[in-house]
Formats: sequence, C-alpha cells, structure tokens
Amino acid sequence: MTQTAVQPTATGGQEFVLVVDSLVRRFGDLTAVDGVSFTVAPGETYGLLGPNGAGKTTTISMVAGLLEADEGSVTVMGQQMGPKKVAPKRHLGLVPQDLAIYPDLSARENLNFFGKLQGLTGGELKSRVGQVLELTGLTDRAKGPTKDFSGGMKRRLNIGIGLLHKPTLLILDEPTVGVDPQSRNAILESVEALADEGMAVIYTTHYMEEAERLCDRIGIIDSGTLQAEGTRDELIRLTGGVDNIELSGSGDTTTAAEALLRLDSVAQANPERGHLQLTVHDAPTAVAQIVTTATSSGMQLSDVQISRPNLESVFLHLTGKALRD
Ligand SMILES: Nc1ncnc2c1ncn2[C@@H]1O[C@H](COP(=O)(O)OP(=O)(O)OP(=O)(O)O)[C@@H](O)[C@H]1O
Repeated sequence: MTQTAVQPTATGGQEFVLVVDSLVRRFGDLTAVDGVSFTVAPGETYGLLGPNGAGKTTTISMVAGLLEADEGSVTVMGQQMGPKKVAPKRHLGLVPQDLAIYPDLSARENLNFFGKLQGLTGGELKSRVGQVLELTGLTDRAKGPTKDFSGGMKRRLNIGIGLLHKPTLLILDEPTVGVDPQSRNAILESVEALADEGMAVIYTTHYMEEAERLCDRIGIIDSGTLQAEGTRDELIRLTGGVDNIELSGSGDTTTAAEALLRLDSVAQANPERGHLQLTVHDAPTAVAQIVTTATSSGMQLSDVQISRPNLESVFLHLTGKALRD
C-alpha cells in the first residue's frame, strides 16, 4: 500500500506496460517530482490524483519522454524511455492538457493529417479515422472547421489524435478540465471503452469522482510524492474505514447515545440537541439496528443521513488538506 521502489522484472518489465522507478525532477530549488514509482499493467487504468501543482504533469512528461528525469527511470514495454528515445514512444499515445489541433481544418482533416504523421496510409488510415470519429462521438461533426467546436468537442478530437496509432499505453492529462458535462461524460465513456478493449491508461485528474469511476488503481500525489496507492477500497481503508451517521429528531439524545454505544457497530456517539452524530463501522449494515435502538431509547427520528469516506477523505487524512483548494 505504501510507496515502495518498483524493480523492473527479469523480463525487462514487459509484464507491465510501464514501470516508473524512483523518478525525481527539479526546477531550480523546487523538487517537482520527488521519488515517484508506480507500474501499469496491460488493460489497467491507473489514476494520478492530486491537486494543482502536485507534480502530475511533470511526472507524465517524463513518462512520455518529453522531459529528462534528474534521477530514476521509466520503462515502456521493456524499453528505457527518454527524450532521445524513439522506439518506446511508438507504444504511447499522449493527450496533453493543451489542445494541438488545426482550427481551420475539420475533425476528419485533422485526423487524416495526424494519422499520416504517425505513418498511417490508404485504407488503414481511412478506417482508423472512421473508428476514432465514432469512439469520440464526432462522426456527425466530422466536416466543418474545428474552430466552431465547443471546448469539449475539441478536447475529444485531441484524444482521438492520441489514439490513431492504437497505442499500448494512453496517457491523458486532465482531459476533462473546462469541458461541458455532456463532453465530459463522452470522454469518460470513451476511456472506459478503451480500457475494456485492453488498453493501459494513465489518467491524471484532480476530480476524485473521475478517479473513482475510471481507475483500477489510484496513486494519490501531493508535493511531488506519491502519498499512497491502491484500489479505491484499499485507499479508503487507510482512513480507518469508518462511516458517519447523523440522526435528527426530537427526544432524549443523551440516553439514545448511551444505548447506541453498547452496539458493536457504534464507535462514537456525540449527542446534541435535536441531533446525534455517530461514527460507525459498515453503516449500510448497521443502520437498521441503529434506528431501532435510537427509537426504543427515546428519540423520535425525522431524518437519518449516512456519509461514507471517499477519496477526498483519504487525501485529507494523508495530507491534512482538501483535494480542491
Ligand atoms: N518548467 C517548469 N519550470 C519551473 N517550475 C515548474 C515547471 N513545470 C512545473 N513546475 C512546477 O512544478 C510543480 C508541479 O507542477 P505540475 O504541472 O507537474 O503539477 P500538476 O499536478 O500537473 O498541476 P496542474 O493540475 O496544475 O497541472 C509546480 O509547483 C509547478 O509550478
């Protein structure tokens, strides 16, 4: 669960699409990335979740071979990555935060242009462009200059360009920042479809809902360091795994609190006038017994609210600050 250096395997790392080992990158006095290690397996979606300035873009710039690492290494399909390396870059599709499309060309013309740059020709190019237009939901808008597109449509096309050559590993850097809800959903659905087809994906975001929905494993990054990594459930267990239940209503909350504390599921009970705050284990299972006990010990309930920990709680627990400042 906690961060450990990942050793490339005897097979040259090929059981993983990507092995990132102890990466460090400094800008002057600032250490933007400070010993980050993680792996991504075939078909896995790995989320890098952290606030602005955490070091996500710097990390993936080194993963994509755009930026030299000061220390550490990146191995893609068993090949060492770096700014001067060509072979490992063929496995990657990088979708940067900044748009790289020609505004006077249509979506199809942009895809044809970038497809040719990537070495696609003839029937293969035509069929890939058609598939990518479909996947990004732009088939109906394939004609007409892209300068007329919404921000979300431009971003979908940007993703499409990264997919043309069928990369083994797709890297998406905050692909939903500033897009409308409809495009956001279309982007998330496309990523799910690609992962279902077996593509490995790195997805950076500061939206915890996106990480929760898409990612098989999540690395929580702050101040250039991976604070923890694991599945959503593994990360949530780091918070102690306790849930909160708030009972509202009239009656004797102090007596109800005493009775509730005798239940195995209730760890803490704080009575206030008209409210009772409970810290409990496994709220969905425990709630029925809690309601019965509170009612039979003198509370008349008007409302019951359950809140469970999420990745925001994990981030708060690990760093003492909110994910979205
Ligand atoms: N070329 C650079 N020169 C100097 N400092 C840089 C450079 N690139 C990044 N930084 C600094 O490194 C730190 C990490 O930045 P980075 O862009 O990797 O974070 P991020 O998690 O991707 O944030 P965001 O969500 O805002 O994109 C920040 O403090 C940033 O200001």
